[in-house]
Amino acid sequence: MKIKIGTRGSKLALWQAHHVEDKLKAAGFETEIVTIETKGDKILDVSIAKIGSKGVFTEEIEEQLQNGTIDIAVHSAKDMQSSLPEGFELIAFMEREQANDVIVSNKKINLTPDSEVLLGTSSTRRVATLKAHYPKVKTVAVRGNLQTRIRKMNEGACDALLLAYAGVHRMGYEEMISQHLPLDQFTPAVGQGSVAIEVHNSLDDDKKKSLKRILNHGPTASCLLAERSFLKTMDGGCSIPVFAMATIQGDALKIVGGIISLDGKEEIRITKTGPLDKPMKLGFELASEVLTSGGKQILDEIKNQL
Ligand SMILES: NCc1[nH]cc(CCC(=O)O)c1CC(=O)O
Repeated sequence: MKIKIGTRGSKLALWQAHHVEDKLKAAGFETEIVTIETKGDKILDVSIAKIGSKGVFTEEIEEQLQNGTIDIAVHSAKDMQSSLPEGFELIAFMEREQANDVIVSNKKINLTPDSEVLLGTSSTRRVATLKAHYPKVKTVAVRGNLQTRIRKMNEGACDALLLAYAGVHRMGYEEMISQHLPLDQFTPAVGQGSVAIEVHNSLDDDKKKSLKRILNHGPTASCLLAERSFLKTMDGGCSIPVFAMATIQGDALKIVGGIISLDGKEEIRITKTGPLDKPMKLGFELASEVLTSGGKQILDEIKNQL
């Protein structure tokens, strides 16, 4: 049986697609990788928050899932909206890498509360978190794939980049990491570090089952279901600085999540634990508690500002 794997064309996306391909080949499948360019890849001079439309990195890929020219799509789980369009689903979440953020630089940069460096990032979550903990740091939006961002940094656009460890690791740039940021300060975006497999519901059920068996990592999936349920209930969209990370503790699921105001001055952060077999309930309860503990006001303020 042949599986056609759709992916964006960036090096990180292709690494992820090849990672999927390796697993499928090892299980005896034939594979083909189909590269698809999305709106988000084409528009590089505008921040994602300003492009505004949902699915800037997924629309063109979902068209091909729907008409069957590809069987599955491979995405960074973090890039996936909490509600997919009708007919699409994520059938597998692959084993998560370390989920933390890192500082990447060609200088030796180690953030302290007095650091006055210029950091490249386009993430509202990272900017707000920097304002909270490193108030003298300045930020500049640096967009594009990892290679482009590193090139811009080397050309002097910034002193360092603030990135997800997972992508840096996958691209083999670990020697450029000058600092690992702690998870309890820079709690990652929902899904950070995991790769998600998307299908359209027209895909053959037997194919779906085998793909899930080969590609899904149960513990990661439990965590991601909790985080994504949290995100969905927060109803924020990708440019809102919400964060959540679930981990498995024995036979329980623990999730830390919340929201931070754009100026970094107010943060709601709550930890909850629940049974492993009810991840979505836990994510929903966390979001409800965050919203009623002041998160709703922060969220409404941000929506007015953006
Ligand atoms: N925002 C883009 C994006 N989507 C996924 C990753 C990294 C890989 C991952 O988290 O799985 C990145 C880059 C980054 O945030 O540094």
